[in-house]
Amino acid sequence: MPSTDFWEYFEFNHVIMAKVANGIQSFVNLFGDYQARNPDSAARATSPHTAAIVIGIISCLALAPVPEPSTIEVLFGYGILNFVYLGTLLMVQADYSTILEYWLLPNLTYLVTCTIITVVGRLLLSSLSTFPGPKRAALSNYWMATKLGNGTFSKTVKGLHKKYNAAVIRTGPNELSVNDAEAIVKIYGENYQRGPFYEGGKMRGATSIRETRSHYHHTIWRRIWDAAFIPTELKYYAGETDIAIFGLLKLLKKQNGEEVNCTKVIDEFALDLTAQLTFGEDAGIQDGTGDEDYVGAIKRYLQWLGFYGTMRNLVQILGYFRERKPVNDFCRKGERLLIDRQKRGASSRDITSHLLEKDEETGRKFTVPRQLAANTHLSILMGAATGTTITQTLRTLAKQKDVQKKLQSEIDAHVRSGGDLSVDSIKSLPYLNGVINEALRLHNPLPTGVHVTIPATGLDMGIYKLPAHAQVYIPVLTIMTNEKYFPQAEAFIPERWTDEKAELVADKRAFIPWGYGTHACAGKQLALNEMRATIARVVREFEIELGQTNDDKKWESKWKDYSMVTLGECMLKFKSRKV
Ligand code: HEM
Repeated sequence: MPSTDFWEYFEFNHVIMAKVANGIQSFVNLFGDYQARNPDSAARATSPHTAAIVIGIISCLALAPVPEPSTIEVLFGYGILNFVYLGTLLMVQADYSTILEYWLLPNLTYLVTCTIITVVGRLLLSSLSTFPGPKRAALSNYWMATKLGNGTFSKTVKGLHKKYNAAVIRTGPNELSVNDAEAIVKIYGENYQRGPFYEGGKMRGATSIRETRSHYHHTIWRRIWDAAFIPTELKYYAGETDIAIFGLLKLLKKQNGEEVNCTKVIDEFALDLTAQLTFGEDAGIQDGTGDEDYVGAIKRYLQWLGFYGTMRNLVQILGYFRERKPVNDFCRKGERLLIDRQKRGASSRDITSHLLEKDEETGRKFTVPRQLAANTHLSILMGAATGTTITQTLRTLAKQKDVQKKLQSEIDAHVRSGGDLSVDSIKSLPYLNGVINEALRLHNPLPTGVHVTIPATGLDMGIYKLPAHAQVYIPVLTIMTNEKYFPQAEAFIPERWTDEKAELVADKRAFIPWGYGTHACAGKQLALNEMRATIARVVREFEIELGQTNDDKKWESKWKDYSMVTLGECMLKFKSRKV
């Protein structure tokens, strides 16, 4: 049994502790006498379990109005109170049966009480319980984490909107998915705070511009990022992009019309190109001089992020331990490129040269190395997103020969009339843009949706009201395949974006491939340039066909949405065209 010296060692106030100890001792004695005199009913009424239940109810009521209770603070408070209580019991020389009776079992009662109140609160009393959705989702974020962890989230949400036939469904204890174009401007146009969903995206303790929940930081960082995409810089990147595309065409020609795994080829091409644009030097993936596991590390990181990133409480606790392997592996690879880049100093012209600059208005910059690194990692991830969109477009063209032919005709005619295939020259080709818009609509690389927090006043949408502090998002895949906004929504019809079938875009507000509002994609123009140039040049050079081992079922099952899409094998043939 610890003595009072034990407490002095921890610099506790001995006198106060002794008084608390006396108090508990009297309570124990009193309770003992009481039990002796009233062995039956009274003992139940004043048992430590009753106290635990009362404390459980009080603590749940006290926490209920707090919008985002910090896991660490809650656990810390609970731990400290328990520590003091147990210590005091030990000081009054309580024996083990008393400790069991007055500490361990009441603690269990307390936890069971809190669990019951939480379950009842989430299922029946929450302001979100009027919205339909799976009960398991309402109970815990674990449901959402498993769906994001196994890459089926956006498709599941789409299925649920259909199943419940509802614009708003509940996908978490405090999460709502809103399949309503009317809501886009209201939710994303008001600069509401980003949801806690983004806390999981921290990389080695640092956030990139996409994950920061601070308006202050975002405004400064966004100005720094935007400077990387001014027209002169985009023109420079276009030149670098052309060089990379020529490399890709050479590689595809070498295959001589044989089947290739397009996902691998384009993933590697996109990573090399993105590293070139981000760090001024490619990642050496295609020529085998770089880290051959980099593409794999990106996929493993995204899968990790899908599950753990969604469990905010777990992420907050994990933050106190060594960083997880998938995060470390991914970050280290980018950091190596960043260190090389910094050694080259001002001689390199790339996105990082802008990220190293000061914000002109405030004079602030990314001073913390990990903050700079987190932002360059974002650039790499977004480059990978562009790659998956290109792969999915090429696959669609292989499947829809009529679309491929029509696109080839447009590009051939453009070249015949003296046009070249540079980014500037092709940017207004209507059918090419139609193809890319359809790819972004049906095969968006970020299909989940951007989470924001509804303010304390709630948000009245007329037929429904979004409750205060709820985390809401527009489900990108669901809304962009909603028949109400895009008739024949599941079909890939580029003509809906041209004059030919303009009636197939019933409400353009629902087209949100780049997000909306202050956090909308900063690299949109760069991504569009990359996609247009790659698709146009590949289609001009090759007939694209499905490979003999193409397997649609396998493709579908390997399509994963870990909040960013990763793809399985895509077996295609690229046969040189005679033009
Ligand atoms: C097809 C390709 C791409 C698509 C569909 C896309 C889409 C998006 C979307 C939807 C967002 C908002 C995400 C959110 O709020 O959570 C976003 C943010 C962002 N994107 Fe892209 N993106 C693409 C490519 C790129 C590229 C190539 C870059 C260049 C580095 C880039 C840079 C960024 C940045 C910096 C942000 C954060 C903006 C902010 O938080 O203010 N993106 N992107």
